[in-house]
Amino acid sequence: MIETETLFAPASGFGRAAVSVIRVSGPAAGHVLAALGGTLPPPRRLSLRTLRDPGDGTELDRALVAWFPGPDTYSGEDMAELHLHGGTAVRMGVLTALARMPGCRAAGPGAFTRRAVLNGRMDLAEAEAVADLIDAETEGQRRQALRQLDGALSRQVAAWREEAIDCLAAAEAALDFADEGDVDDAGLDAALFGRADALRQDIAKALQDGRRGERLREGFSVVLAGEPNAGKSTLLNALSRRDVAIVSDMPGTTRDAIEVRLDLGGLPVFLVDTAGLRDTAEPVEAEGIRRSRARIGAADLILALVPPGGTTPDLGASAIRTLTVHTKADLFADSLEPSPSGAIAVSARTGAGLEALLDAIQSEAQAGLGTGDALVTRARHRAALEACITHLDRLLTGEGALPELAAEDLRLAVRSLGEVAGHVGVEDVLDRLFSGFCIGK
Ligand SMILES: Nc1nc2c(c(=O)[nH]1)N(C=O)[C@@H](CNc1ccc(C(=O)N[C@@H](CCC(=O)O)C(=O)O)cc1)CN2
Ligand SMILES: Nc1nc2c(ncn2[C@@H]2O[C@H](COP(=O)(O)OP(=O)(O)OP(=O)(O)O)[C@@H](O)[C@H]2O)c(=O)[nH]1
Ligand SMILES: [Mg+2]
Repeated sequence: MIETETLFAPASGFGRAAVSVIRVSGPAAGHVLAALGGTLPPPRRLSLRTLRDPGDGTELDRALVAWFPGPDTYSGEDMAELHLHGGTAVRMGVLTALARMPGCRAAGPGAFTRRAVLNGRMDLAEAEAVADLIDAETEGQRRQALRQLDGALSRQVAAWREEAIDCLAAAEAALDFADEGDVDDAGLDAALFGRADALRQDIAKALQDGRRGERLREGFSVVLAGEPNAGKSTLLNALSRRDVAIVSDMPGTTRDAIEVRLDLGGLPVFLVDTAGLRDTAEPVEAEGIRRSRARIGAADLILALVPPGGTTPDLGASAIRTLTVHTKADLFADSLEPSPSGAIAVSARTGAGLEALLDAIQSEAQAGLGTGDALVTRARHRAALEACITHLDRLLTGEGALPELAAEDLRLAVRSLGEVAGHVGVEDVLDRLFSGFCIGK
């Protein structure tokens, strides 16, 4: 894959900072660096250069620059890095100079990683891991992304694909013998079906993971539900130690669902404050309550808040894990006593019970997200592996059917497995993946 355009982009964000990195990738990267810095520095060593606009010789910055000759680079192309002083004018001056250089173009989101994939430096699953690593907000998410970047998923799927290809080769060999008319392929069939069945079971086992890889990426959602004035917004603020939600003694204060993200022992948890549940004729509040019910229905855990003298919210018939939380415990001296129902009593005012509640949420998140390392981290991987199982199932239930059909089922199984690493359909997935990527990655 030889690209003619040279891409450049800020790699360290757009704000004010001590240092700001601009990356350049493509055939003109070396030329660009020499044109800005006077001479090309030795490969892969940060070197100090005065950068000048090649157009008019204006001094732009005194910067550290690095030269990475391809193909052993992140993108697989010639690359350069400019480590500038992190001000807006410096960055804009250099970006403007780059934009004027022949063959250079500003990179879109994920463009460097896209080239890395197209140049075979990493596969699609590893590129997804780069995106996940950048988005990782907790230790659990980081560990999972690093494992995938290291090829854990890619290697396992490659091994399955090898096995499927071997089975396919055996099926095709049987086909050739069948053409020659001297077949006794019953023995080969049994061996082939045995292998396909073992492969199917292996893949199915990896999929029986409670979706914990996907869930660790998405986060564990905890929805605060209760009647108006139950103390939901106050509790959200207290648990997150931030003043995010408006609190008032007027019932019906909260309308929009408000989310805060927490890191509980390395697990990503987001708390969602919702509008208090009641019958109302007020259309805006009614819309808020409709949204509350939608968030409650999609929750991993519901906190059912009950104020002193209040009632448990009507959550309908729900299979979602629910913890009952008695709020405003400071109003009743004895309400911090452990309640027989296992409910937790808290006071946002005094802070009593908050640690116990956070511990309870963390245990629920741990149970919900499961322990152990998941292989599958996206719905895309799951869909491809499930499709593979479907093709293997067709093969396995069609025992005794024509060898042509067996070979076709195996071909489709191989194809589905190839989707995970991007052997097939890579461009479509790249477009979707990189639309959510950072500029400069
Ligand atoms: N300044 C800077 N920091 C960075 C990056 C970068 O591109 N530039 N990275 C960008 O994401 C990450 C590091 N990842 C990288 C992965 C591979 C190569 C690379 O040049 N690989 C070559 C040579 C490997 C070697 O020196 O042993 C190769 O794989 O052939 C560079 C960075 C995070 N930090
Ligand atoms: N004494 C005491 N008052 C509290 C406590 N938590 C909340 N309140 C008060 O209860 C009232 C309602 O609190 P909010 O947090 O706005 O209640 P809400 O459940 O979000 O109400 P809606 O948004 O209307 O559904 C406010 O006046 C709070 O100050 C608490 O722990 N102790
Ligand atoms: Mg509220």
